[in-house]
Amino acid sequence: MPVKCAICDGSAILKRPKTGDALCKNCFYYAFEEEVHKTIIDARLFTHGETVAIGASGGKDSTVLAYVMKELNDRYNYGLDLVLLSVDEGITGYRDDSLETVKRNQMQYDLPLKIVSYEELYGWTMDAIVQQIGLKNNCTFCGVFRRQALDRGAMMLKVNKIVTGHNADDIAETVVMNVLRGDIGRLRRCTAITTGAEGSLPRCKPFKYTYEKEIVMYAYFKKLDYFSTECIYSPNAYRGFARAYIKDVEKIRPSAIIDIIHSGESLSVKTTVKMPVQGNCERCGYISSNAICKACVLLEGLNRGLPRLGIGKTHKERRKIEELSKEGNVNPPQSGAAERQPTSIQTPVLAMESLSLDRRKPDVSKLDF
Ligand SMILES: Nc1ncnc2c1ncn2[C@@H]1O[C@H](COP(=O)(O)OP(=O)(O)OP(=O)(O)O)[C@@H](O)[C@H]1O
Repeated sequence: MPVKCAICDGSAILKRPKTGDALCKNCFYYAFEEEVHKTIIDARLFTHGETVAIGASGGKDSTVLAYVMKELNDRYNYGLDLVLLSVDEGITGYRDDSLETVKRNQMQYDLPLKIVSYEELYGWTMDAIVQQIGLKNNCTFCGVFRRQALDRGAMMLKVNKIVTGHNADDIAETVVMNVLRGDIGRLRRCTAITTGAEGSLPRCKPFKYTYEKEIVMYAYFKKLDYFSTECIYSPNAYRGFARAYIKDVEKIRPSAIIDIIHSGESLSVKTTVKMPVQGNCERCGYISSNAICKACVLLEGLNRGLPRLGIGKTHKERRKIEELSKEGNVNPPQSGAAERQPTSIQTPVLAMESLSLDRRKPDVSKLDF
């Protein structure tokens, strides 16, 4: 006997991973979109008249985000000017192809698109960086540079906010990773729906409570045009373990993802725990909890032929680069430095993104519908 939709009594065609409800396609779309709308409203993410950059990688999360943001903006008259912002990391055979998807999305959704590249901002592509550092630590470079590149692109566009497609699975993984690392500073911040609000450019995650499986379902049934190949340089094993662990727990406790997020949100940190103090990088002016930001440390290493300079123990690497700076033994600013912001301009740095590098290709065939 055909299963009935729990909302409209029509024929159900899927079982929602988040609630277990059997739904028809249209009721699923409605439930999915309304939950994102509720998240946006409850957290007061936007103000009428703002310009919002959607971090668009061409992948499923940001493609669905762009589609849903446009839909909700029209339906509920948010009054936002939406723009797609892509970072070209310079990964041949991966990002060049996914950017083609973003360019098609630009036409399909009729949104402006801005692309910034590592090459123009830093003088290095990820292909060139991987040649120097190898596969093992390349995600560190990519994550740090991408976070800053998104900020820099957003500043060029003069937007008020950035939204990214980080979903509930990403956030739960980050909570687990931070618990396992004992990284209390990041643990405290990683469940925030908006980060960087204290600076000039807040970042928001409208999919904070949205399950990745449901994003894949939504993209699949809506036949959205997205790019689903895994990054060729993404051996982020640590996140992979957290992900596998959560998937295992989910088998016996389906609410595990939301439970982990709620646990992270409810933690209170002892006042005696030393938290990083946000300031600005002495070199480039971007927000940093150290005298010299991680992006500058990594870039300095690359430009000196010491690519491992920024990898490993933070205090050692910074001491080394501070010594080099004191000696006046510092490289000139890199390409793109001219448009870097003065120290008075604050740019948010989001801890979570640097940990959010390893996305596995979703496999629609394994979904429960
Ligand atoms: N190259 C990029 N350009 C612009 N935004 C990006 C880029 N890479 C990642 N982002 C933003 O950061 C979010 C999380 O990125 P992550 O690398 O974890 O990819 P993901 O979970 O596979 O997301 P997606 O499916 O959108 O690629 C993306 O949803 C997107 O909003």
